[in-house]
Amino acid sequence: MGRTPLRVWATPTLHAPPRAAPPQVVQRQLSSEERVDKKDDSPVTVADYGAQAIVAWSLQRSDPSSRLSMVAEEDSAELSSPAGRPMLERITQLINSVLADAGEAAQLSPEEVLGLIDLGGSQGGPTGRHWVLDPIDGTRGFVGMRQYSVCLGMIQDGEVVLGVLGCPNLPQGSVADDDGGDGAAARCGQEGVGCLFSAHRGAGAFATPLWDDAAAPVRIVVADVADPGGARFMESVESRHSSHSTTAAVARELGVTLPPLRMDSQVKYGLLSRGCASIFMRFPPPSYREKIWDHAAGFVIVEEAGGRVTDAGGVRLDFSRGRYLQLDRGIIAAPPALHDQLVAAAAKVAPPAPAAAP
Ligand SMILES: Nc1ncnc2c1ncn2[C@@H]1O[C@H](COP(=O)(O)O)[C@@H](O)[C@H]1OP(=O)(O)O
Ligand SMILES: [Mg+2]
Repeated sequence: MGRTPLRVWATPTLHAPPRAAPPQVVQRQLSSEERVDKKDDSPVTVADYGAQAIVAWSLQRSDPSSRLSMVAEEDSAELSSPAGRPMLERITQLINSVLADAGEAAQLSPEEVLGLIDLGGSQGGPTGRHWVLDPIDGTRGFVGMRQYSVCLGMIQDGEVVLGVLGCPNLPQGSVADDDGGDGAAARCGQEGVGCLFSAHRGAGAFATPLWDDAAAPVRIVVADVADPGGARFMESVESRHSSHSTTAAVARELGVTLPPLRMDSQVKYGLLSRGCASIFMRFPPPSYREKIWDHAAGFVIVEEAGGRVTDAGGVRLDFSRGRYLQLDRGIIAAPPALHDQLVAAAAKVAPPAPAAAP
């Protein structure tokens, strides 16, 4: 993938002196002025805004002749008011230090940063090309010194055709039970931590160490597990994001005996694609609407690794309907041999709500 700004943003201090502002530095030193709580009570930080602006800058530069359509999580509303000015200036400073560290001559003004963030306001849709970005997926994990990922997908005529997941805190080898917890942050920047997953539709899924430009991508495939007794399932750390009691009931019904692996963000899709676990389940509160940037990159990577990603009713996710997914209950991802069994178990313990009377 070369030395893209996305990779530069994720470069850890251990391998490159901290002239730039990689996310580990931002994550470790995050002050209360560098995060705010959005209207939906979820946190957003200087890293979310900074990563969105720098990816937009990079995409725009890669194809200046075409109009960029980007469906991304953040907008500039919080930063545009006088109260948001100090945070905007801090974000601009971080971006400019990343650009300088990457050898780029460009330096951005705060107003240019606002414009770049707002490039993410596209509605997507069934035709044309749309980039889909979650600049920091799992912001609660980021703030809590756990896992998070930078997630970029590309939709072409309603189909996700490209996906990249940058996972700066994820070990490249096996992942133990405590890797989603506080232990992950203690290891970030260490040898063997930091993964980049990628997939191009029809060309397979690959993993590579995040900050080793010379490393060849390695093809990854989902685990060849058909027996639920040997399957490990993954879910959110945050029970407010996905019901732990529902996933436990589905796992019991299926005959899964291993305890869950709890991880923040789309790193779960990366781990599934790499065969580190065999099942991903997500059952958000019924009122929650899933956004396409929270799943697009992981979706194509899992499919290209040989897995299936559907809603709880077994219907393949559809990214052609704008900024939101329309789902039956939740999301289930697994190798084909387990997937049908999972959908059947979910139908038993978490059946769809009866249709409202006319
Ligand atoms: N109330 C909620 N219910 C379900 N998911 C949520 C809720 N609030 C935020 N999320 C999203 O859950 C995702 C993280 O999932 P996980 O807990 O598995 O890591 C994030 O994309 C996060 O959005 P955001 O990107 O705004 O932080
Ligand atoms: Mg997200």
